[in-house]
Amino acid sequence: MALAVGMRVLTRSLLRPWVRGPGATPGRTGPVAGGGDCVRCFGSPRVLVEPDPAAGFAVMKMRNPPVNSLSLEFLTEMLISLEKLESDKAFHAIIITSDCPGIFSAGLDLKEMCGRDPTHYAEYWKAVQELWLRFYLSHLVVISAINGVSPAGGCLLALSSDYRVLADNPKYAIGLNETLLGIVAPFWFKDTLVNTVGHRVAERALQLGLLFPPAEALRVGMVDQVVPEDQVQSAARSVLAQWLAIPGHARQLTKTLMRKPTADRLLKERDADIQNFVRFISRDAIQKALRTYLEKLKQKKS
Ligand SMILES: CCCCC/C=C\C/C=C\CC/C=C/CC(=O)SCCNC(=O)CCNC(=O)[C@H](O)C(C)(C)COP(=O)(O)OP(=O)(O)OC[C@H]1O[C@@H](n2cnc3c(N)ncnc32)[C@H](O)[C@@H]1OP(=O)(O)O
Repeated sequence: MALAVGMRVLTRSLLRPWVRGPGATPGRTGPVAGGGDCVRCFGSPRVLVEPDPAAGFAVMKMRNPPVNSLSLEFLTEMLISLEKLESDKAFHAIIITSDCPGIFSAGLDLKEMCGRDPTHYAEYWKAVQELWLRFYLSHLVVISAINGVSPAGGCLLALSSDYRVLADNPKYAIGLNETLLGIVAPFWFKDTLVNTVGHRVAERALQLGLLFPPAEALRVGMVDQVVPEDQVQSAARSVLAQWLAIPGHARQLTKTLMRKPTADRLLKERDADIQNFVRFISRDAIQKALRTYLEKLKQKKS
């Protein structure tokens, strides 16, 4: 309910034409990060959408610095942008990438899961579920251009797309590292990973909280392509052409056929899953583990 209200407010206030570039003003064309001009970018403070309706796709850039952690507001803005693109017949695909150098996404925002009350945890988890369901089942082709590190929820986001291109940089590790934080990846994170890399690789990766560097990620099938860092966006665009050449209805029905059973598992137990999360995350021991982890991240700097 709160999420629905929040989304209505954000839709009204945030989804106006958005033009980027030094000195750019709304309604004008401006330069964009990848070069060229942004004809009609739109979006919200944390999500920049660069549409190319003539080519049938849009680039969705995450920009929630410093690390694109998936806060409630950020999740909500991503959902709204995705819904907007899905409801526009001009778009058949999106490329999701990051605007934060070296970071695709640091995953779920630990501050949303630490020191808050059960109502907040429930609202947050519902938004996490919603984002996954929307991306996982989107009728659009979703390509991840992974231009940075992507642990846990960042990895889940990438795994929810149809194809993953990862920049070849040893720092850009990807994986579900929840156990390293003393927490447990829920069953639908696990199912998404199993569907991608198979049971044995997933079991080992999940128990050990493995974060795979690019070559390893490619070897186990966690990503589909590893390319030099400066070619991530162009590689994602090239592969998109192949996906868009397939008759849309046939591809979409096939995607549904492959993914619906996994999504249905969560859809059938959504409320129970929220209650499980709230119970689990509220435990003193889990709260302590998360505080310690956040503290370690801070200490790493000093
Ligand atoms: C049997 C019962 C089962 C029941 C199960 C039921 C439910 C399941 C329960 C729980 C599941 C919950 C699932 C969670 C999935 C997640 O996504 S958890 C998040 C995991 N993410 C990480 O481990 C990444 C942590 N971050 C990093 O490793 C690094 O920050 C980085 C991404 C590699 C970047 O490094 P860099 O050096 O560039 O930056 P800093 O480390 O200095 O960070 C800058 C700044 O950002 C803060 N920060 C980093 N990550 C997060 C985050 N995920 N959330 C919030 N804040 C983050 C960091 O603390 C720094 O802050 P500052 O010191 O205030 O500047």
